[in-house]
Amino acid sequence: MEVNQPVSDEEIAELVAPDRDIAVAVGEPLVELTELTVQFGGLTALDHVTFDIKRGEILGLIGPNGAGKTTCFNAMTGVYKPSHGTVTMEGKSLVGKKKHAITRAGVARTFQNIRLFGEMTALENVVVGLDARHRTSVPGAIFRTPRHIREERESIDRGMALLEFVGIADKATSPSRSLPYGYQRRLEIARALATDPKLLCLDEPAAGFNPAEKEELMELIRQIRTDGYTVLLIEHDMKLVMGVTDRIVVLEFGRKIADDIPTKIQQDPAVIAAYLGVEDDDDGVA
Ligand SMILES: Nc1ncnc2c1ncn2[C@@H]1O[C@H](COP(=O)(O)OP(=O)(O)OP(=O)(O)O)[C@@H](O)[C@H]1O
Repeated sequence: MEVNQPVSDEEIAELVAPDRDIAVAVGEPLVELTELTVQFGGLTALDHVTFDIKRGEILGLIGPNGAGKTTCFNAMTGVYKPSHGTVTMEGKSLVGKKKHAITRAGVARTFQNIRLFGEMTALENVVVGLDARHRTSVPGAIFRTPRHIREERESIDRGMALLEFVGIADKATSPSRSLPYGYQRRLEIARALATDPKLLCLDEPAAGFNPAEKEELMELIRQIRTDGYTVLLIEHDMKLVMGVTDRIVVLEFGRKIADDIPTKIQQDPAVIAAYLGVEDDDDGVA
């Protein structure tokens, strides 16, 4: 793959977030979950959970282990079908849609366990995400029509801009499995952004990070929001969650127990009680 480095910050911003209102103010609800319920046999993993995600905000989704956070992501992204309730994006239902239709509707996610194509280079991993948006037919690709060549060029330019944006452009041509762990996490974010989502869901993106890497990640998440994306963040590290989110929804045993700004969440008796007895420092609310 021939690689062109974007030249300026403005060029990178335009390639990363085309046709996007940069720095949108927190606004009307983008995604609404109403009475969302997911059951596994006799276990109710998510129990009539209702909250919204507002356009332009960074919303934290927290709770002790097993509270239902990942189940909530999975129900939103088409992995699980809820047994009750609705999920809408800009008023349209996401329930029952296939995963690729949900991606097209504008929801992208990363996973707790990194899922990259290990043999592919970092750039190729991102270009795979970009290709989902292209319109070239198979004959177009085989005969290398002008449209195919143009789209391929655009993919590489935008892929490089995304790698630049997450800070790993220097590793564009390295196989993803050879990248340091922190780079792989950033690459996952770049690949999710490649689908041009309205909502980016990050599932424990700081897992395994040292304090310096966590600081850098906070900066990246803020930058992602500044570029006009809405972010839903599951994260156990309370310093990170409190430092980067606008609002936090707290789950316990599948139920929503709080929904407020970070400073209020820290003092909420129900939230403090939910975390009492949790030994891992990272899980403490304070
Ligand atoms: N596929 C599944 N089949 C059966 N039970 C499941 C499944 N996925 C999750 N659960 C159960 O649902 C509950 C909620 O799990 P979930 O993974 O959503 O919690 P979580 O808040 O993301 O936890 P953690 O912080 O540990 O990742 C748990 O009791 C879990 O064991």
